[in-house]
Amino acid sequence: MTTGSDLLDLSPVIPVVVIEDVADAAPLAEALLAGGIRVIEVTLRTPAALDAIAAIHASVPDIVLGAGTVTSPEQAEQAVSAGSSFLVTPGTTPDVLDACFATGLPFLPGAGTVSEAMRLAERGLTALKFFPAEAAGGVDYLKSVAGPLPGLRFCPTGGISLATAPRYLALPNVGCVGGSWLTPKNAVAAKDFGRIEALAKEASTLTRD
Ligand SMILES: O=C(O)C(=O)C[C@H](O)[C@H](O)COP(=O)(O)O
Repeated sequence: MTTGSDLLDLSPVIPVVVIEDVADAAPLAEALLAGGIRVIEVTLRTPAALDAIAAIHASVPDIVLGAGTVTSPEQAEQAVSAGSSFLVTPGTTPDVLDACFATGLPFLPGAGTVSEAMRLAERGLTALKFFPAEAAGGVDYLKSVAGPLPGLRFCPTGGISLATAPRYLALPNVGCVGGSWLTPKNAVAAKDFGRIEALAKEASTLTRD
């Protein structure tokens, strides 16, 4: 896996995960893998996130491990040091973009408008996170941009569920979707990894057109 475009082809869904307790990190990643999802995006939203990435890196080597919610150059560097093999940003600033390029890792930069997507395409980036997908226009928006931006593919994220994912995955300019529905907050808090495995199993049966 060397490019952002490769990231879009790993799985129909990239699970977006919030980890509060580092002890949950490895079992959660194992549950996703057992359910057939071989990628995980750990959001850098909690104090435990970097340790969680390090724990998954150390004990679940078969999952493709990334960091999400990268909003500063420092976070990009820290995520790489912790063991991430890809990065995802919710939106893109010039400094964050430079830092992501400097890591040498594949990344999905966030874009929510046509102008943002065009600026990223100018930098040679053709695989983008579309965030916040539902709030920013959803399936209709992505259909509309396919004409003027034919070279771009997206990972829409934000407000997507098992029920709505197929409508996104049917679009030719969508490679995969992102979502937190595979790892609900209450299931993680209850350490209900069986439920997470079951949700991953359902998600892994989604197909791309
Ligand atoms: O943290 C980030 O970097 C984000 O961009 C936000 C996440 O992608 C969404 O919170 C996931 O969306 P939900 O599936 O609606 O929960």
